[in-house]
Amino acid sequence: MTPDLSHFWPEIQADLQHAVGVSTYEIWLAPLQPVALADDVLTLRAPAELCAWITDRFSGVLARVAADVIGAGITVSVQADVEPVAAARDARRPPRSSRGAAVTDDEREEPADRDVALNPKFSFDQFVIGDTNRFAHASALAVAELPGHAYNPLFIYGPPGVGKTHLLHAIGGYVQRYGGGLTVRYTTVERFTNEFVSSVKRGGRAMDRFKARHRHTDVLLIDDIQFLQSKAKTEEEFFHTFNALLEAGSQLVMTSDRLPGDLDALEDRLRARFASGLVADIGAPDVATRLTVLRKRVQHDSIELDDPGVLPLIADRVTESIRALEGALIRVVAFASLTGRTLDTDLADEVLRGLYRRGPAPSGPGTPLRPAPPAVTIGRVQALVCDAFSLTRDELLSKDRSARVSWPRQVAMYLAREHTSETLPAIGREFGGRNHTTVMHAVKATTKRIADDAEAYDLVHNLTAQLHAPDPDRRD
Ligand SMILES: Nc1ncnc2c1ncn2[C@@H]1O[C@H](COP(=O)(O)OP(=O)(O)OP(=O)(O)O)[C@@H](O)[C@H]1O
Repeated sequence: MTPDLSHFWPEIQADLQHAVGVSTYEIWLAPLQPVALADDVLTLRAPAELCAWITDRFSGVLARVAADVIGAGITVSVQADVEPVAAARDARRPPRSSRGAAVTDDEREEPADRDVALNPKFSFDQFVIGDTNRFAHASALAVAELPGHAYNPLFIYGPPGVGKTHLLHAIGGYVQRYGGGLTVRYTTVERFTNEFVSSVKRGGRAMDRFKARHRHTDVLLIDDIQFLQSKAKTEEEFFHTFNALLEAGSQLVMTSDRLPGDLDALEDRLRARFASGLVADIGAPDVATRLTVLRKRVQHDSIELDDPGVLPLIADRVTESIRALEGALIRVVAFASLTGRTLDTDLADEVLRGLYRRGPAPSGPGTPLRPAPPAVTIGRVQALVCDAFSLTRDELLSKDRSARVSWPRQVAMYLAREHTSETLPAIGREFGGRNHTTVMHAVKATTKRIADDAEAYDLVHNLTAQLHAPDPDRRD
């Protein structure tokens, strides 16, 4: 990445996320990788299967955000990731090293080898502290102030969307700024694995470079460690990297959706190593944190509310994560601006009704009793989908790949992902022991189909409404 591009990219990503909404961004735009910025063209690389869709649907917003961040006159070109970009470039131009010698295959840097930029918006300053994240925040700050000394390794765990990645970036940003030249690398386990596999394939010195890159780092930040499960060779390499770093006095920070002891597929020695430093948890945000996050976001984005009750209503409804909370606010604001309606509690109620589980029952005089919707569980999603498609549960969880069964299965995985707080691996397990990537694929496929096909949209919409329909027999 050119220095300019690495400077602009995090901002472009943040603006895109804001422009299209968090879930759309995560599904379609998060996989984009910046390749080059030259002659007023920003070149991005997208997974081959998403490229046409991204170009069709998101060219406008990509061009607008790029122009806002980099400057007027910038155009955006999205290329399919059919072959490694470095290899494609090098096929056109014979590679030379700086001394003029030909560069061999294993010396060439793959795009996957380059560092992931830290997001400057994920800073300690922007992190709202509450009862459920205070300990994790304090631990992260202590590590950032004294890397390699305070707590090593630091293992942060918690459910999706509660700020684990945010704290990881905050540590990285802090060390880059105040660490007196200490080196920081942020990566995800998925990326670590891809780099490892690609280095093994390239052979020669590529593997040495892979090792050096990870083992000669002062602070290594690794996201989503739960995905390290069941990848024996990568696990082995990770173990050695881990030991080498700790021996050299480097700091290691990891995040996971579960405790080290619950990473079932990992070898005992790795689980024990993960738990050997400090383990800090983050829980679902409490109501005070939720309200503060919303207030900060409204202030930051200069959003004008027509009714002071809107934020408490959103904070009351959306309880499970800050990501969902931010998504709900964006949805409400977008709805008001698209329809030209007043941004008040009636509108917020209408937009959020059926989409989110209700938070803790509001208290106080005059609060009307209303039937609470039953909790959305994977089991309920499966039962509902089986009912709607006249399938048995065994059929739904079977290996049958016919359209009669595979489409309902995708819908069920999509609903489970969108309406429960279960992780991808947990959902995969409940669907006949499938892999998390199968669930990810199902979510993407369903999202695409409901955008294209009105019948599919209506179906998913109706199922969603049924999932969140109040239970008339329950009062709490
Ligand atoms: N305490 C907080 N204060 C302000 N923003 C927060 C806080 N916690 C989370 N966020 C914001 O919520 C969003 C989701 O957070 P983040 O990506 O860190 O979650 P996560 O726990 O890593 O989720 P996942 O496990 O799905 O990766 C981000 O935009 C982040 O900035």
